[in-house]
Amino acid sequence: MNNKYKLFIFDMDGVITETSEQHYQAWKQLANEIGIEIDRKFNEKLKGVSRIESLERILEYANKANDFTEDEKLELATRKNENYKEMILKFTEENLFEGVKDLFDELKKRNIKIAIGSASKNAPTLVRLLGIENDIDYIVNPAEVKRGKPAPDIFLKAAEHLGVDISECIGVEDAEAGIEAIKSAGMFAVGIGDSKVLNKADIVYGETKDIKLEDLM
Ligand SMILES: O=P(O)(O)OC[C@H]1O[C@@H](O)[C@H](O)[C@@H](O)[C@@H]1O
Ligand SMILES: [Mg+2]
Repeated sequence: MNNKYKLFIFDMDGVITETSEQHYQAWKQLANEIGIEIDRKFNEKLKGVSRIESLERILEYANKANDFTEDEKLELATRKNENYKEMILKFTEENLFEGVKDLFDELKKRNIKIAIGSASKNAPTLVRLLGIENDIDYIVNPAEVKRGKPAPDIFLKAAEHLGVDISECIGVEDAEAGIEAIKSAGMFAVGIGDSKVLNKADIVYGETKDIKLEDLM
């Protein structure tokens, strides 16, 4: 079979596993510690966004952007991450979304490469805990790219590293910022979630397990 696509770049949080609750709880606790209240609606604005940018958004939301030095902000972001790590260290293969392993197997059968294009610096740890290390050809290190999502850098880095042409790449994302990143990279964008929210995606499925390769090839 002649495949149109040679590389799938998957976002991690919300696409292959559910960590948004843990991110939310960790931010909520940190925010509480500095007298800020956040809710789930606001949390939507943090999805796909880097750790330090998430903190900036929380501080801006509470009109406290100028209350902390850069060093203090780093300390707050680190504190949130320690909290978050404690929660995800309990993750096992059971936390992998339904259908992901089958999808990976199908992609491998078709000789299509698999990359993780996550904004998370915890991606290598999660990939190991989820037991999919051997399925992944490359994990983008977000610290090695200039700009986070919605800039295209993370997706472009995966294509460049694996030597695949942009026109042969598919990105899979659950966040608005992520879909924007895939589209600005010039790639085909698969959205996971609500089609009204992810209206810039080329195709949207409710859940990762709903992806049908026949639709895409
Ligand atoms: O703090 P981490 O694990 O490096 O993650 C950075 C970002 O990674 C994204 O995948 C999450 O959707 C964001 O919520 C998170 O802030
Ligand atoms: Mg995500």
